[in-house]
Amino acid sequence: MKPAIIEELDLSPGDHYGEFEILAALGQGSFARVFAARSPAFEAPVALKLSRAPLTDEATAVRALREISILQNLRNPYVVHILDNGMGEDERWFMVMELLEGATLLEHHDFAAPMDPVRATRMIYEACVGLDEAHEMGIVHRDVKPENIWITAGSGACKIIDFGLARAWDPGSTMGTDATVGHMLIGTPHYAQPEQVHSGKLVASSDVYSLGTVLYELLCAHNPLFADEPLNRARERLRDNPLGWLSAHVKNELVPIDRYPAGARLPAELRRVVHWMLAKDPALRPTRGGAAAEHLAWILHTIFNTEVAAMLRSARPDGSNPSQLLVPGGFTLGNTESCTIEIASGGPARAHASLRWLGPGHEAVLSPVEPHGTVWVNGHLLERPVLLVPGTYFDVAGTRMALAYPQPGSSGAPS
Ligand SMILES: Nc1ncnc2c1ncn2[C@@H]1O[C@H](COP(=O)(O)OP(=O)(O)OP(=O)(O)O)[C@@H](O)[C@H]1O
Repeated sequence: MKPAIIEELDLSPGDHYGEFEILAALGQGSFARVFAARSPAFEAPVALKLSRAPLTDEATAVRALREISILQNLRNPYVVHILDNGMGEDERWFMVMELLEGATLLEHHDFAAPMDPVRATRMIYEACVGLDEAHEMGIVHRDVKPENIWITAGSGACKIIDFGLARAWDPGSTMGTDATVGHMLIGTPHYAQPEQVHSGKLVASSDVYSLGTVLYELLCAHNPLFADEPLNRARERLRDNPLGWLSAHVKNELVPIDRYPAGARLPAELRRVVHWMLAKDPALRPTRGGAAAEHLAWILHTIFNTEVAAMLRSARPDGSNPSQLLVPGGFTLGNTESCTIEIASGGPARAHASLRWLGPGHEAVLSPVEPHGTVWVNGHLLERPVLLVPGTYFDVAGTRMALAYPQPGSSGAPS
Protein backbone atom coordinates (compact mmCIF):
# COMPACT_ATOMS: atom_id res chain seq x y z
CA MET A 1 0.00 0.00 0.00
CA LYS A 2 1.25 3.48 -0.86
CA PRO A 3 2.05 5.48 2.30
CA ALA A 4 -0.32 8.42 2.72
CA ILE A 5 1.30 11.79 2.19
CA ILE A 6 0.23 14.00 5.02
CA GLU A 7 -0.07 17.63 4.09
CA GLU A 8 0.02 19.23 7.52
CA LEU A 9 -2.02 22.33 8.02
CA ASP A 10 -0.46 24.82 10.35
CA LEU A 11 -3.23 26.55 12.25
CA SER A 12 -2.45 29.00 15.04
CA PRO A 13 -4.69 31.15 17.23
CA GLY A 14 -6.24 33.91 15.07
CA ASP A 15 -6.08 31.83 11.87
CA HIS A 16 -9.25 30.88 10.02
CA TYR A 17 -10.39 27.55 8.65
CA GLY A 18 -13.56 28.19 6.64
CA GLU A 19 -16.05 29.80 9.01
CA PHE A 20 -13.97 28.88 12.07
CA GLU A 21 -11.62 31.21 13.89
CA ILE A 22 -8.98 29.17 15.68
CA LEU A 23 -8.67 30.04 19.36
CA ALA A 24 -6.21 27.40 20.57
CA ALA A 25 -4.77 24.00 19.72
CA LEU A 26 -6.17 21.41 22.14
CA GLY A 27 -4.64 18.15 21.13
CA GLN A 28 -3.76 15.82 18.35
CA GLY A 29 -3.87 12.16 17.59
CA SER A 30 -2.55 10.06 14.73
CA PHE A 31 -5.54 10.94 12.64
CA ALA A 32 -6.84 14.39 13.55
CA ARG A 33 -6.11 17.64 15.34
CA VAL A 34 -8.46 19.28 17.74
CA PHE A 35 -8.78 23.05 18.17
CA ALA A 36 -10.88 25.39 20.27
CA ALA A 37 -12.63 27.58 17.71
CA ARG A 38 -15.34 30.13 17.27
CA SER A 39 -17.96 30.06 14.51
CA PRO A 40 -20.83 32.45 13.71
CA ALA A 41 -23.10 29.37 13.77
CA PHE A 42 -22.55 28.76 17.49
CA GLU A 43 -22.88 31.12 20.40
CA ALA A 44 -20.16 29.54 22.52
CA PRO A 45 -16.71 28.37 21.41
CA VAL A 46 -16.63 24.80 20.10
CA ALA A 47 -14.09 22.03 19.63
CA LEU A 48 -13.14 21.52 15.99
CA LYS A 49 -11.70 18.12 15.08
CA LEU A 50 -9.99 18.33 11.74
CA SER A 51 -8.47 15.40 9.86
CA ARG A 52 -4.73 15.81 9.46
CA ALA A 53 -4.92 14.88 5.78
CA PRO A 54 -7.52 15.55 3.08
CA LEU A 55 -9.98 12.68 2.83
CA THR A 56 -8.44 11.15 -0.23
CA ASP A 57 -7.79 7.68 1.11
CA GLU A 58 -10.56 5.27 1.85
CA ALA A 59 -9.43 4.23 5.33
CA THR A 60 -9.51 7.82 6.63
CA ALA A 61 -12.86 8.49 5.02
CA VAL A 62 -14.35 5.34 6.53
CA ARG A 63 -12.98 6.21 9.95
CA ALA A 64 -14.32 9.77 9.79
CA LEU A 65 -17.79 8.79 8.63
CA ARG A 66 -17.99 6.05 11.21
CA GLU A 67 -17.13 8.39 14.08
CA ILE A 68 -19.68 10.97 12.90
CA SER A 69 -22.50 8.51 12.40
CA ILE A 70 -21.94 6.94 15.81
CA LEU A 71 -21.60 10.17 17.77
CA GLN A 72 -24.66 11.69 16.10
CA ASN A 73 -26.79 8.97 17.66
CA LEU A 74 -25.41 9.12 21.20
CA ARG A 75 -27.22 11.47 23.53
CA ASN A 76 -26.37 10.47 27.09
CA PRO A 77 -24.38 12.95 29.21
CA TYR A 78 -21.30 10.70 29.46
CA VAL A 79 -20.16 10.94 25.85
CA VAL A 80 -18.90 13.99 23.98
CA HIS A 81 -21.66 15.54 21.88
CA ILE A 82 -21.32 16.38 18.22
CA LEU A 83 -22.88 19.58 16.89
CA ASP A 84 -22.06 19.52 13.19
CA ASN A 85 -19.73 18.03 10.62
CA GLY A 86 -18.66 18.63 7.08
CA MET A 87 -15.82 18.84 4.61
CA GLY A 88 -13.62 21.90 4.11
CA GLU A 89 -12.66 23.32 0.71
CA ASP A 90 -9.32 21.53 1.02
CA GLU A 91 -11.22 18.22 1.45
CA ARG A 92 -10.27 17.88 5.09
CA TRP A 93 -13.04 16.39 7.14
CA PHE A 94 -14.16 18.28 10.22
CA MET A 95 -16.41 17.58 13.14
CA VAL A 96 -17.73 20.23 15.52
CA MET A 97 -18.12 19.09 19.12
CA GLU A 98 -19.04 20.62 22.43
CA LEU A 99 -15.88 22.20 23.83
CA LEU A 100 -14.91 20.22 26.90
CA GLU A 101 -13.13 21.85 29.78
CA GLY A 102 -10.93 19.74 31.97
CA ALA A 103 -8.44 17.05 30.97
CA THR A 104 -8.19 13.43 29.97
CA LEU A 105 -8.00 10.93 32.83
CA LEU A 106 -4.36 10.33 31.92
CA GLU A 107 -3.53 14.00 32.50
CA HIS A 108 -5.96 14.35 35.40
CA HIS A 109 -4.70 11.52 37.58
CA ASP A 110 -1.23 10.47 38.65
CA PHE A 111 -1.39 6.71 38.18
CA ALA A 112 1.49 6.26 40.64
CA ALA A 113 -0.96 6.47 43.57
CA PRO A 114 -4.46 5.07 44.14
CA MET A 115 -7.45 7.34 43.63
CA ASP A 116 -10.15 7.74 46.28
CA PRO A 117 -12.35 4.63 45.70
CA VAL A 118 -15.66 6.54 45.66
CA ARG A 119 -14.33 8.86 43.01
CA ALA A 120 -12.83 6.04 40.95
CA THR A 121 -16.00 3.95 41.16
CA ARG A 122 -18.17 6.87 40.16
CA MET A 123 -15.90 7.73 37.23
CA ILE A 124 -15.94 4.22 35.82
CA TYR A 125 -19.69 3.94 36.50
CA GLU A 126 -20.19 7.01 34.29
CA ALA A 127 -17.86 5.64 31.62
CA CYS A 128 -19.87 2.39 31.64
CA VAL A 129 -23.12 4.32 31.19
CA GLY A 130 -21.56 6.43 28.41
CA LEU A 131 -20.53 3.32 26.51
CA ASP A 132 -23.76 1.44 27.17
CA GLU A 133 -25.81 3.61 24.82
CA ALA A 134 -23.38 2.63 22.05
CA HIS A 135 -23.46 -1.00 23.21
CA GLU A 136 -27.25 -0.98 23.02
CA MET A 137 -26.90 0.04 19.36
CA GLY A 138 -24.44 -2.77 18.72
CA ILE A 139 -21.38 -0.49 18.67
CA VAL A 140 -18.12 -1.23 20.47
CA HIS A 141 -15.66 1.64 21.13
CA ARG A 142 -12.52 -0.58 20.87
CA ASP A 143 -10.08 1.97 22.26
CA VAL A 144 -11.12 2.59 25.84
CA LYS A 145 -8.16 3.96 27.82
CA PRO A 146 -7.43 6.89 30.16
CA GLU A 147 -6.60 9.15 27.17
CA ASN A 148 -10.16 8.67 25.87
CA ILE A 149 -11.92 9.32 29.18
CA TRP A 150 -12.44 13.04 29.67
CA ILE A 151 -12.83 14.46 33.18
CA THR A 152 -14.88 17.65 33.10
CA ALA A 153 -13.53 20.60 35.08
CA GLY A 154 -15.73 21.52 38.04
CA SER A 155 -18.27 18.69 38.12
CA GLY A 156 -15.68 15.96 37.60
CA ALA A 157 -18.17 14.18 35.33
CA CYS A 158 -16.68 11.80 32.83
CA LYS A 159 -17.20 11.75 29.07
CA ILE A 160 -16.00 9.19 26.57
CA ILE A 161 -14.22 10.75 23.58
CA ASP A 162 -12.69 9.49 20.34
CA PHE A 163 -15.04 7.00 18.72
CA GLY A 164 -12.71 6.90 15.71
CA LEU A 165 -12.05 3.17 16.08
CA ALA A 166 -15.59 2.24 17.09
CA ARG A 167 -17.65 -0.05 14.93
CA ALA A 168 -20.54 -2.49 14.86
CA TRP A 169 -19.98 -5.80 16.56
CA ASP A 170 -22.96 -7.81 15.35
CA PRO A 171 -21.98 -11.46 15.00
CA GLY A 172 -22.54 -11.36 11.24
CA SER A 173 -19.89 -8.68 10.69
CA THR A 174 -16.24 -9.48 10.22
CA MET A 175 -14.85 -7.65 13.20
CA GLY A 176 -11.09 -7.54 13.30
CA THR A 177 -10.57 -8.68 9.75
CA ASP A 178 -11.84 -5.65 7.85
CA ALA A 179 -9.77 -3.80 5.30
CA THR A 180 -8.76 -1.01 7.67
CA VAL A 181 -7.30 -3.09 10.47
CA GLY A 182 -6.55 -6.51 8.96
CA HIS A 183 -5.28 -8.80 11.72
CA MET A 184 -3.44 -6.01 13.46
CA LEU A 185 -3.96 -5.10 17.04
CA ILE A 186 -7.01 -2.91 17.56
CA GLY A 187 -6.76 -0.03 20.00
CA THR A 188 -4.01 0.28 22.60
CA PRO A 189 -2.08 -2.83 23.79
CA HIS A 190 -2.06 -1.85 27.47
CA TYR A 191 -5.89 -1.78 27.52
CA ALA A 192 -6.42 -4.55 24.93
CA GLN A 193 -8.31 -7.78 25.65
CA PRO A 194 -7.46 -11.50 25.55
CA GLU A 195 -10.03 -12.05 22.76
CA GLN A 196 -7.83 -10.03 20.38
CA VAL A 197 -5.59 -13.10 20.34
CA HIS A 198 -8.21 -15.83 20.67
CA SER A 199 -11.02 -14.84 18.32
CA GLY A 200 -10.06 -11.42 16.95
CA LYS A 201 -13.64 -10.37 17.67
CA LEU A 202 -14.32 -7.43 19.91
CA VAL A 203 -17.74 -7.20 21.52
CA ALA A 204 -19.36 -4.92 24.08
CA SER A 205 -17.79 -6.81 26.97
CA SER A 206 -14.36 -6.07 25.43
CA ASP A 207 -14.91 -2.39 26.33
CA VAL A 208 -15.94 -3.58 29.81
CA TYR A 209 -12.59 -5.39 30.17
CA SER A 210 -10.68 -2.23 29.20
CA LEU A 211 -12.67 -0.21 31.74
CA GLY A 212 -12.02 -2.96 34.30
CA THR A 213 -8.28 -2.46 33.71
CA VAL A 214 -8.63 1.30 34.19
CA LEU A 215 -10.71 0.82 37.37
CA TYR A 216 -8.23 -1.66 38.86
CA GLU A 217 -5.37 0.73 38.11
CA LEU A 218 -7.20 3.68 39.66
CA LEU A 219 -7.99 1.70 42.79
CA CYS A 220 -4.54 0.31 43.53
CA ALA A 221 -1.94 1.86 41.18
CA HIS A 222 -0.95 -1.55 39.83
CA ASN A 223 -1.81 -3.26 36.58
CA PRO A 224 -3.93 -6.42 37.04
CA LEU A 225 -1.46 -8.53 35.07
CA PHE A 226 1.85 -7.90 36.87
CA ALA A 227 1.98 -8.74 40.56
CA ASP A 228 3.78 -6.16 42.71
CA GLU A 229 5.28 -4.16 39.83
CA PRO A 230 4.23 -0.52 40.14
CA LEU A 231 1.95 0.46 37.29
CA ASN A 232 4.19 3.15 35.85
CA ARG A 233 7.17 0.76 35.81
CA ALA A 234 5.17 -1.88 33.91
CA ARG A 235 3.97 0.77 31.46
CA GLU A 236 7.57 1.92 30.89
CA ARG A 237 8.93 -1.64 30.54
CA LEU A 238 6.36 -2.58 27.89
CA ARG A 239 6.22 0.78 26.12
CA ASP A 240 7.55 -0.58 22.84
CA ASN A 241 6.38 -4.14 23.29
CA PRO A 242 2.74 -4.48 22.18
CA LEU A 243 3.08 -8.25 21.91
CA GLY A 244 4.28 -8.34 25.52
CA TRP A 245 1.03 -6.64 26.56
CA LEU A 246 -1.11 -8.90 24.41
CA SER A 247 0.55 -12.05 25.69
CA ALA A 248 0.10 -10.86 29.30
CA HIS A 249 -3.63 -10.27 28.73
CA VAL A 250 -3.89 -13.88 27.58
CA LYS A 251 -1.40 -15.72 29.78
CA ASN A 252 -0.94 -13.80 33.02
CA GLU A 253 -3.48 -14.63 35.67
CA LEU A 254 -5.44 -11.76 37.14
CA VAL A 255 -3.68 -10.60 40.31
CA PRO A 256 -6.41 -10.40 42.98
CA ILE A 257 -6.79 -6.75 43.90
CA ASP A 258 -6.67 -7.52 47.63
CA ARG A 259 -2.99 -8.35 47.21
CA TYR A 260 -2.40 -4.63 47.66
CA PRO A 261 -3.28 -2.66 50.83
CA ALA A 262 -5.45 -0.17 48.90
CA GLY A 263 -7.29 -3.08 47.26
CA ALA A 264 -7.70 -5.04 50.50
CA ARG A 265 -9.48 -2.04 52.06
CA LEU A 266 -12.14 -1.98 49.32
CA PRO A 267 -15.63 -3.36 49.94
CA ALA A 268 -15.80 -7.03 48.90
CA GLU A 269 -18.62 -6.20 46.44
CA LEU A 270 -16.40 -3.73 44.60
CA ARG A 271 -13.51 -6.19 44.46
CA ARG A 272 -15.88 -8.76 42.99
CA VAL A 273 -17.15 -6.39 40.28
CA VAL A 274 -13.58 -5.39 39.30
CA HIS A 275 -12.59 -9.05 38.99
CA TRP A 276 -15.78 -9.81 37.04
CA MET A 277 -15.03 -7.02 34.54
CA LEU A 278 -11.57 -8.52 34.06
CA ALA A 279 -12.62 -12.12 33.34
CA LYS A 280 -10.44 -13.52 30.55
CA ASP A 281 -13.47 -15.04 28.81
CA PRO A 282 -15.68 -12.25 27.38
CA ALA A 283 -18.77 -14.41 28.02
CA LEU A 284 -18.00 -14.39 31.76
CA ARG A 285 -17.88 -10.57 32.06
CA PRO A 286 -20.77 -8.09 32.37
CA THR A 287 -22.21 -8.27 28.87
CA ARG A 288 -22.39 -4.50 28.35
CA GLY A 289 -21.41 -1.26 30.02
CA GLY A 290 -24.91 -1.08 31.52
CA ALA A 291 -24.57 -4.42 33.32
CA ALA A 292 -21.36 -3.28 35.01
CA ALA A 293 -22.91 0.16 35.68
CA GLU A 294 -25.86 -1.42 37.54
CA HIS A 295 -23.51 -3.12 39.99
CA LEU A 296 -21.29 -0.06 40.41
CA ALA A 297 -24.41 2.09 40.98
CA TRP A 298 -25.58 -0.32 43.67
CA ILE A 299 -22.19 -0.06 45.41
CA LEU A 300 -22.24 3.74 45.14
CA HIS A 301 -25.76 4.00 46.59
CA THR A 302 -25.63 1.40 49.33
CA ILE A 303 -21.99 1.39 50.44
CA PHE A 304 -20.57 4.75 49.39
CA ASN A 305 -23.74 6.76 50.09
CA THR A 306 -23.48 8.41 46.67
CA GLU A 307 -26.60 8.77 44.53
CA VAL A 308 -25.91 8.34 40.83
CA ALA A 309 -28.88 6.42 39.49
CA ALA A 310 -32.64 6.93 39.63
CA MET A 311 -34.78 4.97 42.08
CA LEU A 312 -38.02 3.43 40.86
CA ARG A 313 -40.37 2.83 43.78
CA SER A 314 -43.40 0.60 43.34
CA ALA A 315 -46.51 -0.21 45.33
CA ARG A 316 -47.89 -3.54 44.17
CA PRO A 317 -51.46 -4.77 44.56
CA ASP A 318 -50.23 -7.45 47.02
CA GLY A 319 -49.01 -4.72 49.39
CA SER A 320 -45.28 -5.16 48.67
CA ASN A 321 -43.16 -2.07 47.89
CA PRO A 322 -40.11 -3.08 45.86
CA SER A 323 -37.56 -0.48 44.71
CA GLN A 324 -35.24 -0.78 41.74
CA LEU A 325 -32.16 1.29 40.86
CA LEU A 326 -32.28 2.48 37.24
CA VAL A 327 -29.07 3.44 35.49
CA PRO A 328 -29.54 5.56 32.36
CA GLY A 329 -30.84 3.53 29.43
CA GLY A 330 -33.98 1.96 28.00
CA PHE A 331 -36.39 -0.32 29.87
CA THR A 332 -39.59 -2.22 29.15
CA LEU A 333 -42.27 -2.49 31.82
CA GLY A 334 -44.34 -5.63 31.84
CA ASN A 335 -44.56 -9.24 32.86
CA THR A 336 -42.78 -11.09 30.05
CA GLU A 337 -39.26 -12.46 30.41
CA SER A 338 -37.71 -9.74 28.27
CA CYS A 339 -39.21 -6.93 30.38
CA THR A 340 -36.51 -5.17 32.42
CA ILE A 341 -38.98 -3.65 34.89
CA GLU A 342 -41.20 -6.37 36.21
CA ILE A 343 -44.86 -5.61 36.85
CA ALA A 344 -46.85 -7.92 39.12
CA SER A 345 -49.93 -8.70 37.09
CA GLY A 346 -52.39 -11.50 36.91
CA GLY A 347 -53.24 -10.55 33.32
CA PRO A 348 -51.80 -11.98 30.12
CA ALA A 349 -48.01 -11.73 29.71
CA ARG A 350 -47.20 -8.55 27.80
CA ALA A 351 -45.19 -5.33 27.76
CA HIS A 352 -47.23 -2.28 28.85
CA ALA A 353 -44.83 0.65 28.43
CA SER A 354 -41.26 1.59 27.69
CA LEU A 355 -39.14 4.00 29.67
CA ARG A 356 -36.00 5.80 28.56
CA TRP A 357 -33.78 7.89 30.79
CA LEU A 358 -30.67 9.62 29.43
CA GLY A 359 -29.23 10.38 32.86
CA PRO A 360 -28.95 13.22 35.39
CA GLY A 361 -30.10 16.52 33.93
CA HIS A 362 -32.77 14.72 31.88
CA GLU A 363 -36.25 13.56 32.75
CA ALA A 364 -37.25 10.04 31.75
CA VAL A 365 -39.79 9.49 28.98
CA LEU A 366 -42.58 6.95 29.46
CA SER A 367 -44.15 5.68 26.22
CA PRO A 368 -47.18 3.44 25.78
CA VAL A 369 -46.98 0.05 24.10
CA GLU A 370 -50.00 -1.02 22.02
CA PRO A 371 -52.72 -1.86 22.91
CA HIS A 372 -53.33 1.21 25.11
CA GLY A 373 -55.47 1.22 28.20
CA THR A 374 -53.24 -0.22 30.95
CA VAL A 375 -50.99 2.72 31.87
CA TRP A 376 -52.12 5.88 33.67
CA VAL A 377 -49.96 8.89 34.49
CA ASN A 378 -51.14 11.15 37.32
CA GLY A 379 -54.59 9.65 36.72
CA HIS A 380 -54.64 10.22 32.93
CA LEU A 381 -54.48 7.45 30.34
CA LEU A 382 -51.05 7.28 28.69
CA GLU A 383 -51.63 7.68 24.96
CA ARG A 384 -48.37 9.23 23.83
CA PRO A 385 -44.83 9.62 25.30
CA VAL A 386 -44.76 11.80 28.41
CA LEU A 387 -41.92 13.26 30.46
CA LEU A 388 -41.79 11.95 34.00
CA VAL A 389 -41.20 15.26 35.76
CA PRO A 390 -40.44 15.02 39.50
CA GLY A 391 -43.61 14.29 41.45
CA THR A 392 -45.23 12.25 38.65
CA TYR A 393 -46.69 8.88 39.58
CA PHE A 394 -47.88 6.25 37.15
CA ASP A 395 -49.98 3.12 37.36
CA VAL A 396 -49.17 0.12 35.22
CA ALA A 397 -51.65 -2.76 35.37
CA GLY A 398 -52.38 -2.08 39.03
CA THR A 399 -48.84 -1.33 40.20
CA ARG A 400 -48.23 2.30 41.20
CA MET A 401 -44.76 3.65 40.51
CA ALA A 402 -42.74 6.84 40.87
CA LEU A 403 -39.22 7.64 39.74
CA ALA A 404 -36.89 9.61 42.02
CA TYR A 405 -33.91 11.19 40.28
CA PRO A 406 -30.50 11.38 41.97
CA GLN A 407 -30.06 14.61 43.88
CA PRO A 408 -27.23 16.75 42.55
CA GLY A 409 -24.54 17.15 45.19
CA SER A 410 -25.99 14.33 47.32
CA SER A 411 -22.72 12.52 47.26
CA GLY A 412 -19.02 12.39 47.66
CA ALA A 413 -18.95 13.38 44.00
CA PRO A 414 -15.64 14.23 42.39
CA SER A 415 -14.88 17.91 42.25
N1 LIG B 1 -14.49 18.00 22.54
C1 LIG B 1 -13.25 18.26 22.98
N2 LIG B 1 -13.02 19.33 23.78
C2 LIG B 1 -11.73 19.57 24.19
N3 LIG B 1 -10.65 18.85 23.84
C3 LIG B 1 -10.83 17.78 23.06
C4 LIG B 1 -12.14 17.42 22.57
N4 LIG B 1 -12.01 16.31 21.81
C5 LIG B 1 -10.70 16.01 21.80
N5 LIG B 1 -9.97 16.86 22.54
C6 LIG B 1 -8.50 16.84 22.74
O1 LIG B 1 -7.87 16.44 21.52
C7 LIG B 1 -7.11 15.22 21.72
C8 LIG B 1 -7.20 14.34 20.47
O2 LIG B 1 -8.58 13.99 20.23
P1 LIG B 1 -9.00 12.56 19.70
O3 LIG B 1 -8.49 11.51 20.65
O4 LIG B 1 -10.45 12.59 19.42
O5 LIG B 1 -8.16 12.54 18.32
P2 LIG B 1 -7.66 11.34 17.40
O6 LIG B 1 -6.83 11.92 16.32
O7 LIG B 1 -8.84 10.54 16.97
O8 LIG B 1 -6.75 10.52 18.40
P3 LIG B 1 -6.13 9.05 18.24
O9 LIG B 1 -5.13 9.09 17.14
O10 LIG B 1 -5.50 8.84 19.60
O11 LIG B 1 -7.28 8.12 17.98
C9 LIG B 1 -7.72 14.60 22.97
O12 LIG B 1 -6.79 13.80 23.66
C10 LIG B 1 -8.11 15.82 23.79
O13 LIG B 1 -6.99 16.32 24.49
